[in-house]
Amino acid sequence: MKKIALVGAAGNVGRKIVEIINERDSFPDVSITPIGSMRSQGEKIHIKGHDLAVVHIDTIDFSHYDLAIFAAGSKAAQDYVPKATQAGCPVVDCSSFYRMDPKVPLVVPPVNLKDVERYTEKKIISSANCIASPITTVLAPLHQIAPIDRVVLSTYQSVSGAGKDAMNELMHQTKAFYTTMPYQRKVFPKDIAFNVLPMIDVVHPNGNTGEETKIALEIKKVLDRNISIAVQSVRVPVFISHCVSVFVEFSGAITPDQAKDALRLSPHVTVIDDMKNYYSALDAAGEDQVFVSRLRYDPSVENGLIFWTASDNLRRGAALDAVEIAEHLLTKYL
Ligand SMILES: NC(=O)C1=CN([C@@H]2O[C@H](COP(=O)(O)OP(=O)(O)OC[C@H]3O[C@@H](n4cnc5c(N)ncnc54)[C@H](OP(=O)(O)O)[C@@H]3O)[C@@H](O)[C@H]2O)C=CC1
Ligand SMILES: N[C@@H](CC(=O)OP(=O)(O)O)C(=O)O
Repeated sequence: MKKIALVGAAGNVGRKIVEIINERDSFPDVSITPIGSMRSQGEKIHIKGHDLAVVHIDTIDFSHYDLAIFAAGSKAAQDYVPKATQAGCPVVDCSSFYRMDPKVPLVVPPVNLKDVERYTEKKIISSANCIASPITTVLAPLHQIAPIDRVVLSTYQSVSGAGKDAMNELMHQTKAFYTTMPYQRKVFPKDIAFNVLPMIDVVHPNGNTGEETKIALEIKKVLDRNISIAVQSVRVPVFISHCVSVFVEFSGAITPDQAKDALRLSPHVTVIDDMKNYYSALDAAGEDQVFVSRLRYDPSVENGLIFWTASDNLRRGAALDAVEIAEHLLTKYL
């Protein structure tokens, strides 16, 4: 029986990984160890019919595992992924820490699952950011029928993207607003309840944030380095699902109907035809698809389209990507 170490099992993405494994009955002959820090040590996680206690990472000998999935953030990835790989255990990492390393494949399963085969170089595979993954998923079929020159993205990112503490902050701040209970901000620099924050992550000297920079670089790495990309990332008071306004300029003519037909061929995308209807953040929550609506011509450029996407950020671009990569790696290579 193969063994998987799941690091960050009690976090937002870790719990979603477990939910998806239970739903899909992934890894039938595999045992899974939930792993965390001191904070979640001993917490029970229900995996494949058993309540398993979270084990402290410092007690783990990775040489006893066939695969590790890390959903624990960049710091834990920096500190512990090398311990796993040096012990011979390949890693699927959900953090941004290794994504731009040329020796690490950055995999968005609907687009470049075959790149998993390159895991041998460093024994690490990175999964992509929760905007980069769904946007690459919808751009890839379009890029095949009409090469893309430029993309402009305005994101509407839910608080679950910032982890479970951020979800608690939105919930408690919302309650405090109505009850006049005092509430101390911990995660976001300004109130997130009833507000919209046009900055996610640290700001670089060029004015772009870390989040905006990651999104652009990751889409280029997976899809095509020649595409020009501009991003504005915004945090909104929504618990789950990230939405994006997408403006795409193509090198040649493409009609909205051609674009919709190309997207319909993807099993990972759902497109709506009715121009009076749309998909909201809540419509996408709990779903595996990337939902596309309001697809139309951009009247301001020669070959442009505008559309709206909604996707569950804890699934596509996080837990679902990690599970699909792990399934592929285990069945084909381990
Ligand atoms: N949320 C999203 O939309 C997306 C998230 N990701 C990535 O997924 C990862 C997890 O994010 P998310 O689940 O939202 O974050 P959370 O804060 O909700 O969870 C993080 C988890 O990691 C564990 N952890 C942190 N540090 C350590 C450590 N040193 N050793 C062991 N366990 C540790 C925590 O355990 P404990 O509770 O014990 O502290 C916690 O269970 C991040 O790398 C993030 O970048 C990627 C794409 C999208
Ligand atoms: N930063 C994203 C979520 C995330 O964790 O992204 P990354 O894996 O690229 O750090 C958000 O806040 O919505």
